[in-house]
Amino acid sequence: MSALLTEAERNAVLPSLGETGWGAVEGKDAIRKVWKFKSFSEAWGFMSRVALAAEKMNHHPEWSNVYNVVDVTLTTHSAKGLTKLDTDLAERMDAMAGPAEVQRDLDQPIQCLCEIHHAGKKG
Ligand SMILES: C[C@H](O)[C@H](O)[C@H]1CNC2=NC(N)=NC(=O)C2=N1
Repeated sequence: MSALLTEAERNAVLPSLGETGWGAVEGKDAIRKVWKFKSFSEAWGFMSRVALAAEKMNHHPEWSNVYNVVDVTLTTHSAKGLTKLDTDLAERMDAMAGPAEVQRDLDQPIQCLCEIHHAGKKG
């Protein structure tokens, strides 16, 4: 079983993940990132690539998808917190996401392209 990251390991790896848009999750030892792709097809392509990698690692993201948005939380359930598996998967996801937009302010509402397109249209 993978062990929880030590303070030193966190200090070594989390700042660079933070720069790419991974953020802390309140009340949970986990990291979260929200990607906004140009289309559902790009979002699903990313999720497909990640799913194959996750299955090979036997380490799986908590995630949701709304049209072009993919919202990911990484934590290790067996360890009840962050382990090297999470930071390794985070780095692999960053490499697989390509140049997609990242929503850095996770306190702001997360709007998919369809919400933006349909805003203002009534009925
Ligand atoms: C049975 C299986 O090996 C385990 O449940 C794996 C699967 N994927 C997992 N993924 C994550 N994120 N945490 C786990 O503890 C975990 N455990």
